[in-house]
Amino acid sequence: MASHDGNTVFLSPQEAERIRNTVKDRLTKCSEVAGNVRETRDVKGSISQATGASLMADTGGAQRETLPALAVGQTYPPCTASLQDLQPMKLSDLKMETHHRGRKLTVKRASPVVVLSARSWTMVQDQEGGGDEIERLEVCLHKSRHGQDVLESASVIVIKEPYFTLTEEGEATLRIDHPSDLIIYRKDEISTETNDDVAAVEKLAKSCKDKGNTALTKGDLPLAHAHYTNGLKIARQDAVSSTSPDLARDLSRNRAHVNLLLNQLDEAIADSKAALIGAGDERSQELDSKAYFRAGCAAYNLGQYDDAKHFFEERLKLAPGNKEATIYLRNIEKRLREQSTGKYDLTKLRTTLSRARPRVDAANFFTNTVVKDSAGKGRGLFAARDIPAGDIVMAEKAFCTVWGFDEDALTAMTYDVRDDRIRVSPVGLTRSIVQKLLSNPSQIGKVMDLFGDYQGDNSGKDVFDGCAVVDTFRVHDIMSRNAFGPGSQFGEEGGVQNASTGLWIHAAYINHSCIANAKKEYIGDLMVLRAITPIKAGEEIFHSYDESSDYEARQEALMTTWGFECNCALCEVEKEDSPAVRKKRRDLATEADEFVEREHWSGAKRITIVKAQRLAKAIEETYDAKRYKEGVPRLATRTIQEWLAKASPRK
Ligand SMILES: C[S@@+](CC[C@H](N)C(=O)[O-])C[C@H]1O[C@@H](n2cnc3c(N)ncnc32)[C@H](O)[C@@H]1O
Repeated sequence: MASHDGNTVFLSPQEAERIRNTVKDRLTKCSEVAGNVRETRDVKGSISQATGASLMADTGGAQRETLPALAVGQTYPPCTASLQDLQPMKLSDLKMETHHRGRKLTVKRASPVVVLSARSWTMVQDQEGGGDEIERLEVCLHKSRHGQDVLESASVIVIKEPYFTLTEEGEATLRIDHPSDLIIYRKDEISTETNDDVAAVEKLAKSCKDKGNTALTKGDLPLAHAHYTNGLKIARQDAVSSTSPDLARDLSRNRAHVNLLLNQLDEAIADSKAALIGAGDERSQELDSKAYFRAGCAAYNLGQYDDAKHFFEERLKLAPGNKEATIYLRNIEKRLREQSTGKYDLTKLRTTLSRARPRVDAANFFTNTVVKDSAGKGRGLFAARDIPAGDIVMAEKAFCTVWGFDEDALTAMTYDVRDDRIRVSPVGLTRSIVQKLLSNPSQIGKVMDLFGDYQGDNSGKDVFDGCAVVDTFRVHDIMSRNAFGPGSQFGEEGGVQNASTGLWIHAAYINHSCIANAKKEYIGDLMVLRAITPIKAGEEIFHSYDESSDYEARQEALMTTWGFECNCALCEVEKEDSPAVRKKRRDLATEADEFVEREHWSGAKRITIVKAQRLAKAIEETYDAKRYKEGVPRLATRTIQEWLAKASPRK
């Protein structure tokens, strides 16, 4: 197991080798068995194996991982076929190391679930007539949805285009990487049988609504959603919708409420609109005003302030003087102002923050900037007008953040088979982004447009057969090249394992330069980027991805985390320094760091200040003035100069 300290994870060469070998051995075994017939498992033995492992996991036994190791880079696309176009198969049809394209497997859970930090697994049997066969099913990373373990909550499981492979220990397993490949049905969910008797069908839809309401009262939101969805499928059939149109509207209105609570905002808006009656009687107006309110809240949470304004205005028309709508409309005016002017009350925003409320209520401000191609760097962000130093270049609320103290936080050692590198990855962020996209398919395109090494099949479609499909591997790669850390704002403990991370989509277009013209700060999940030099219209905006003053350390970080070699003016000059000069500078910079840590600037004695001045001079002297011209920063002097500026401000 890796140990960690501060921002570094120490992996002994043996541990790194072990991780590499485990992954490589698995790949070799997989290729050896590819296409082989599956070996039958002993039913009783398999169930008792899973039961034992589940007990061990529950009691925090041997299987609990603190920093799990995951292999990445073995990509394959998610299933995009509709369920009815897939041909059924049985466990006995499975072939080793095979993606069963065009097939679907319907199974039921046959054992307790073994819940581990990065995955869950259980034993499954064919749903129909499958008493003799049993197989292992593993869900990697995306093992929970809406706070429930998907395998634990499932009774019947449909696996689209099942992938049958080996675990790292060499055991055969069905493996789910893309959550959209897994469809689960819970025991208490009723099926939508077809029936020609309209009255009977209507009764069925009503019972779905009642069951949904009961589940909602009990706080089981996913079950309430499933019941309303079943009810809607029936109530939207022509025979029912022509005789009882209000049934579908009621179901939609109720589902809109559940969707809002589940943060499924796209569907909350669609449901609210579908619930509108548009009649003039008092009851209809009351119901419509409710629907408009739900649509307004969902649009507001999506940052669609113009739409939200429309929905709340409609609510006010139907319910004049409504307090909630009035407050929302007042807030929308503020958001629209922030969006167009970039003027924020940052002091006030800061006062609203706490661990319990780490996100701010603020709009994005993008109008100063535009995304364009940047020679040799893919795309970049450019100034759309002159921006004076100190002004806000852009401000953006995170698309997704995972705070170090969140339950969703999960850090793993990832070994990427493509570049043979082991990294520490905030895989909890990938998981949260995927969940958010599945819940809000309208956002998929924006995230998938970001830069990532793996491009997937790029079909351009995100919703297939009414279901959102998200390629987990693409999201992982996008997260790796675009995520930033909002710092430890809420007293999070130090260390990479507890680091907070997030994705800011517009800011993700900003390229790196060691001589940056903009600097970011965070207020909760709001990233505020300010110009640190005047930026002319048309100029590219840069911030620094890594601020190490040491050339080698910076290049290594930029290559490992971001996959490029920086050739900004500073790197070009630093590259020419001799190894001896670089070493001397590095040693002096370390001395400066230690000095600053040891000596507080306030009340510093004259002799201490003189020491600092000498240290600053010694670092300065490692820079050749002929080559380090005006405008090329001497990064190693920064720490000590900042100390000196505070300790002797008159100097
Ligand atoms: C956060 S994204 C920036 C936007 C990206 N250029 C795009 O086309 O979407 C980070 C990626 O941009 C590229 N990049 C950023 N700064 C660069 C630089 N100074 N030189 C070369 N590539 C750079 C690298 O591929 C890096 O992994």
